[in-house]
Amino acid sequence: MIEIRGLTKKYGELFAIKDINLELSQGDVFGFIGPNGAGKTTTMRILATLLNPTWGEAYVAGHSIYTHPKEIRRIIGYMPDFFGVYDDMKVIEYLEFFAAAYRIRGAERRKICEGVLELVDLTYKREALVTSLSRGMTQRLGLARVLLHDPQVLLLDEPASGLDPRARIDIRGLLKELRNMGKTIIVSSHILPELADICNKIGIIEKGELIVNTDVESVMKQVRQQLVLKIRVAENMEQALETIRSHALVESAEIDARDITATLVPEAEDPSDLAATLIAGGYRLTLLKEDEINLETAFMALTKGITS
Ligand SMILES: Nc1ncnc2c1ncn2[C@@H]1O[C@H](COP(=O)(O)OP(=O)(O)OP(=O)(O)O)[C@@H](O)[C@H]1O
Repeated sequence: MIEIRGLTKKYGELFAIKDINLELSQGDVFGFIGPNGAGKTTTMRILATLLNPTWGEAYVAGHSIYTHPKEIRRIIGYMPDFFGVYDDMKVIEYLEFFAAAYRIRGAERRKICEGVLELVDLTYKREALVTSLSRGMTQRLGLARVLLHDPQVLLLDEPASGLDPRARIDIRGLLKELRNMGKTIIVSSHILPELADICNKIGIIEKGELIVNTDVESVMKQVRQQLVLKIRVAENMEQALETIRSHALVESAEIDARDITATLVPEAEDPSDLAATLIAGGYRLTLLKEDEINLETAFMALTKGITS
């Protein structure tokens, strides 16, 4: 659905992006991660046919950005990181205005506008002025706007930036819904954890270069080669720690607040024998689970020595 080859954009001597290569299939959700100024917006604007590259190729659904920009615009929905809303316009009027720009007419226009409002959960704000919306609501309205013509490909530039945690979760939920609808999505962020659970592919861009471009599982594997467990017992924590440490499956263990964190030996895949040993030892085991991967650490590990 998206193919990028050797894409490069220079501003004078500065490489805004340099030799980017990327292939995405239909239904892929690509998390495009990088700090400010890394080149995310530049890449998206080129794909949206709003900016010409200095050299390189890019195709959306087989259409070249050079020769078929109109066809591309019909099948993409591009949500920039900042977009203006018109004063004195109600939410529904705003959507109808853009639907008209897409030449959607009459009863169909009304039906589509109501449909996207419903999808982004803003039906209750249909008569509100767009300027009265919170940032989170404005972002959802922006998403509604890019969905009006039912695009197959979505280019979303930092849709969750500047939002509070609640609103971020709302946006994530919405992205999951769009993913389930089979859309191909490129979504950028400067934070990896924000995207990891909605994307199947991850790209990390730094100073214009795509330094990591892989699927989410590989990201996780690269970061976590050993199983780490969180274990909690109702009493005798110190004693339990010793039992855990002496188990053949365990490489190291330590007390971490209320829990014991145990790193298993690299070949260990199944911790059930450790659980059985603890129970047989008379400990009341209240928790034993795989430790969640700290994605901030993942990001640092993946980009070690490359990012500044
Ligand atoms: N019109 C321009 N003229 C000169 N330099 C530019 C221009 N647009 C972007 N750049 C530079 O290109 C680089 C990449 O910018 P870009 O906006 O693509 O980054 P980004 O990853 O989207 O960052 P942000 O998260 O801040 O939006 C930056 O160094 C930026 O200063």
